[in-house]
Amino acid sequence: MDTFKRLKEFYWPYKRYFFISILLLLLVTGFTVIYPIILQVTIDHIVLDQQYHLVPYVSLGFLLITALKGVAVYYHQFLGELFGIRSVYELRNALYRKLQFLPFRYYDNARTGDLMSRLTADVEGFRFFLSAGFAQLINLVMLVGLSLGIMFYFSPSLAFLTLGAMPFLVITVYRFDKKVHPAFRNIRKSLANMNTKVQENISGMNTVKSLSKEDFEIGRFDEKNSDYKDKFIYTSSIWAKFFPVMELIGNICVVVLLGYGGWLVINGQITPGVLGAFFSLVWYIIGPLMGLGFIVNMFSQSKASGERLLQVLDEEEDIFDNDGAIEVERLEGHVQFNNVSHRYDSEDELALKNITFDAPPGKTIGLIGATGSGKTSITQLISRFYEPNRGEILIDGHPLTDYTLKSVRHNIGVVLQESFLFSSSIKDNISYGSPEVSMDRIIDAAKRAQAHDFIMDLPNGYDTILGERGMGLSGGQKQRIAIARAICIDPSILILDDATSAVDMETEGKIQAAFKEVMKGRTTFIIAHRISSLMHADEIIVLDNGEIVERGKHEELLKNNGHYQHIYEIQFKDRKSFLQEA
Ligand SMILES: Nc1ncnc2c1ncn2[C@@H]1O[C@H](COP(=O)(O)OP(=O)(O)OP(=O)(O)O)[C@@H](O)[C@H]1O
Repeated sequence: MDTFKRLKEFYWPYKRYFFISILLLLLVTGFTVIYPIILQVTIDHIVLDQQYHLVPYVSLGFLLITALKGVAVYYHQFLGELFGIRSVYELRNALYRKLQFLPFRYYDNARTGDLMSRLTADVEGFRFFLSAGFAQLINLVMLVGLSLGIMFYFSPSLAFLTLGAMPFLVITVYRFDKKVHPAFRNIRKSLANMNTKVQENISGMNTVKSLSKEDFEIGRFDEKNSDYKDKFIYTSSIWAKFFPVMELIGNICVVVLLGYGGWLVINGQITPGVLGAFFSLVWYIIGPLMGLGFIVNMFSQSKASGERLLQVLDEEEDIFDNDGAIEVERLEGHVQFNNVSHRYDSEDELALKNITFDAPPGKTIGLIGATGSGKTSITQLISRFYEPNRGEILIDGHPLTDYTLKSVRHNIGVVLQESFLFSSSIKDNISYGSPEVSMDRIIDAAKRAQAHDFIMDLPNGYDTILGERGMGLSGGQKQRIAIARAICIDPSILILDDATSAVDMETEGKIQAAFKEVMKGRTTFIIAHRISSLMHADEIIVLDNGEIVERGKHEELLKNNGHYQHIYEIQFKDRKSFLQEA
């Protein structure tokens, strides 16, 4: 119950829908148990007493009750659904909001498929119980309780006999539930696995196709699909047994009832009408009990879903605005690292060790080093995606944590090796970081990013809708849209993380020209493997294994006989003449 209590803030504001719906359910149950009473009256007082002139009245009464019951059922169901859907509307928004603010640390280990299924299947599981589960539980208690009450009123001995069948029914339900519950859980797990497989396959379609692994992928999917099919068939076979068994027990109960009840009628201890009413009432007990397994199952599934949702909601947002953090419209862009060390949670080794540098406003810093040497980690600390374990990061002379996250991130433009484009228009992609900018500024940014000409060649120009992940554009074109996006927010700090490594030399030339334009007046960090991308930087920092091993200008570093010179030799051995011309 703790799970439901902790999620109360989402459904309690809508409690009025729930309570009205339950009130109407009381009416529905009341109307339902009136039927057998009408039956008893009809048999005993109209048929046996030959009062046939009462038939129209009873029929009208019966019709009226049916109509009233119909109206009550409608509102009960509608309000129940309203209660569920309104509650999970808030819940879904809260989860999505949480996902936006969870730190990168969380996403390092999260699986997309799993998160997707929490936001969809688990929310739905929880809603289902709110909408129908609670009500069914209450309905069960009321219908069984009222039916038994009427039975005892009519004939205690016959009611006791009916009660005698209950343990068999309950044991069957219990045994069934023990089997079917894990079977359902396995179906859910298998479905989640299959979804993850499909999602991964679509995301990695490039790799699949380029390595001709289509058949291999079809085989792997078939495994998951077969697993789902087998689990489903197994569960269906349990389900298929349940209803006949329950019906058999019910019918045995009815036969015994008929035998003993008939004997009571013959002896004049009960009327034939009472026996008729008992036949209806006994199914009002067996019916809900048959559904008990389903309700218990639904309850435990919904509890499990609620727990999975709480896991996301309870996740710590460890990077947030400190008390009194200042909001700054525009930073100067002076970045300083003082003895900064950083280790990722999942790693034993430090990713950065005692990093110190000073990047004055408007200067360009080049970061170079082998893969895994810590280049990206430095820029991720500047954006405050992670907090360093030791040392101090200052922006414009103040600790990074003195500013609001928005102030910092609004002032940093990032262009990655593979920038993400949304499946919306080019215009919206460019203005994503600053949606309020005018069309003129969007066009200006695109021109400066050398993207305007190719955008105008597209069928709908700036209104062209991109496919998922920017499909339909070349790597270089996507990159230039990402540069335009960075220009649009007019950042004081610019991070270019391996931004030209995925394009050919000609496109690199165009992108470099775009960068020159963007970098003017901004503190820029260029991460690159190619020396040509950062040789003009004001300071080049050479990293190795998380440490700064060399620093200086291109010409100075070439004389050091160290790492940088070594990289240079490898990259430029055959192109020295070309460089001299440049
Ligand atoms: N999110 C993360 N979680 C755990 N470890 C990480 C994470 N990101 C980076 N690392 C580790 O930190 C170290 C530095 O990685 P980083 O990405 O900063 O290197 P890099 O120089 O930018 O590499 P590359 O040139 O390949 O992009 C590596 O050992 C890497 O495995």
